[in-house]
Amino acid sequence: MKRPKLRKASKRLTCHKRYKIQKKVRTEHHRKVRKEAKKRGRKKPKKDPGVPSTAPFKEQLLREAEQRKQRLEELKQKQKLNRQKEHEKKRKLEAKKNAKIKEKAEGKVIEASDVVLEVLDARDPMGCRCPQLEEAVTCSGGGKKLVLVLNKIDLVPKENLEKWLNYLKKEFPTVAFKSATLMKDKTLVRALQAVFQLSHTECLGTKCLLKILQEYGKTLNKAIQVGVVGFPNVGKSSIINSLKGARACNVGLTRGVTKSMQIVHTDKHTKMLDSPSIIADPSNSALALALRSIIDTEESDSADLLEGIHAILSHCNKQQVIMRYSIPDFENTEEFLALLAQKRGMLKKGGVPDIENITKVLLCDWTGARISYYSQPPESQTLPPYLTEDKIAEMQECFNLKNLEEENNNTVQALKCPSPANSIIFQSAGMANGTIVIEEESEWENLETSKEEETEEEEEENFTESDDDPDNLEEEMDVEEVNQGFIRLLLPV
Ligand SMILES: Nc1nc2c(ncn2[C@@H]2O[C@H](COP(=O)(O)OP(=O)(O)OP(=O)(O)O)[C@@H](O)[C@H]2O)c(=O)[nH]1
Repeated sequence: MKRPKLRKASKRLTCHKRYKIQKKVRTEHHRKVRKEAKKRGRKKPKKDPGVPSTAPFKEQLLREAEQRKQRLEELKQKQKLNRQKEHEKKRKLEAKKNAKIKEKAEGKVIEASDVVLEVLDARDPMGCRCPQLEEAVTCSGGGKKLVLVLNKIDLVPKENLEKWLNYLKKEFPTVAFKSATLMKDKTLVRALQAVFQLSHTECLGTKCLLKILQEYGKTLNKAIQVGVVGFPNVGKSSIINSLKGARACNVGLTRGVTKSMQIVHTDKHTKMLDSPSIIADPSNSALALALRSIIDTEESDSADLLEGIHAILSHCNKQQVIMRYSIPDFENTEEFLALLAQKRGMLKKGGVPDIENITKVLLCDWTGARISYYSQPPESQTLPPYLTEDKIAEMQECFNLKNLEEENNNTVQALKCPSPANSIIFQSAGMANGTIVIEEESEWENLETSKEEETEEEEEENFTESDDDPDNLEEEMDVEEVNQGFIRLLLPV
C-alpha cells in the first residue's frame, strides 16, 4: 500500500543544478551591463598609446604635441589674466560708484549732525579711523564737532587703553566706552542687573558721554543731533542702546546689521542718529579689508576671505595665536584653519574641515565681542594732513577737557580688563579709507517709541526672535551663560 504524503515535496536541488543556475544568472547580468555600457558610449577615455618608436618623423610629432600643449597652457593663462582684469575693473567701478554716493550720503549724516561720534574699536583704534570722515567733519565749517568714542575697552589691557587715550586726546576729545552687550530679553536683563550686577549688562562711559553731549547742547542753547559713525561692527548701535538704556537698535555679530539711518532720542535734548557703517575702500590693505569691510556670506570670494585671515595672522604673534585657540603649531593659513575647524567640530561630510565657514566665523570673531587683542599707538604723534593745531583747538572748544579726563580715569579704574598675557599683540595697518554709503532715497527711521509700544515690542521680541538666528548667536550665548550663572548661583554650594 502506498504511504500517504504528509509533507510538501522538498525544493532542494542538486548542487550541480544550483551552480548551473547561478552561473547562468551571472552571465546574463554581465551581458546586460555590457550592453548598457555600449549604448551609453565608452566611459573610460582611451589610453594614449603614444608614438611608436618605429614611426617615421617621431621627433617632429613629439615636438608638435609639445607645442600644442604649450599653446593650450598659454591660452588658459590668458583667460585667467582676462578674468582677473575684469574683476579689477568691476572693483574699480564699484569704488567709483561708492565715491559718487559718498558725496551725497556723507553730506546727509554730517549735515544732519551737530556732533559726530566716530566709533573706534579699542583693539585697533587707528585701523578704525577714517580720514575721509574726519576731514569732512573738521572742514565742514558751521562749528560741527568730532568726538572719538573708544569702544570695547573691556577687550584690551588697561595700560594699552591708557596709552591710546593719551594719544587720541591730543587730536580729538576722546571718550572711553564699554557698551552693554546683553540687551535682548529686557526683563531678564533688569532682573540680573538688579540682583547680580552682571558685567555684560554693565556699560561704562555712558555718564561721561551723555554729560559732554548735554553740555555742548547747553552751549548751543538747543536740542542737538548726534551722528554715530564708524566701520562695521565697531559697536555703533550698542553705544546708542547703552545711552538709551534699552535695546532700540539691532545689534549683531555679523557686520552690516544696521541697514538704514535711524533716530533714537536719548533724552529731551539729544537725538542720536544711527547710520549704516562706513564702507571700506577696495584700495585698502588686505588687513584693513579683512577687518573693516562687510562680509557678504553669499557674495564674498572665498579666496579674498582666506587672504584676509592670512593678513590677520601675519600681523599677530604666532605663539599667542596658538595659545589663544589651543591648537598645535601650524605651517600656513590653510593648516591653521583646518586645525581650528577640527577643534570646533566644523566638519563637512566625510570629516573634511569646513574651511569656508570657519573663515567667516573667524573674521566675525575678530570684530565681534570676544577675542582680546591690542595694538600699540604710534611712537610719535604725527597729525594727519587735514588736522592743524587750529582745527584741534576748534574741535576741543566748548568741551570741558579736564572733566572728560577725570571721567575717563574713573571709567578705566572701574574696568575689568584682560591681562597682556591673555591678549594677542596685533600690528595695525593704520587708518582705513572709506565712504559712508546711504541710499539716496533712504529716509530716517524714527525708532522713538512710546512706553506702551516699548513693552509690547518687548513681549513680541521675546517670542519672535528665532533661536537659530546666527546674528543673535552671541547674545544667545550670553543669555545662556547668564542663565547658567543664574542657576549656578541659585544652587546650594
Ligand atoms: N565686549 C564688547 N563687545 C561689544 C561692545 N560693544 C559692542 N560689542 C559687540 O560688538 C558687536 C557689534 O556691535 P554693533 O552694535 O552691532 O556694531 P555696529 O557698529 O552697530 O555694527 P553694524 O550695524 O554692523 O555697522 C556685537 O556683537 C556687540 O555685542 C563692547 O563695548 N564690548
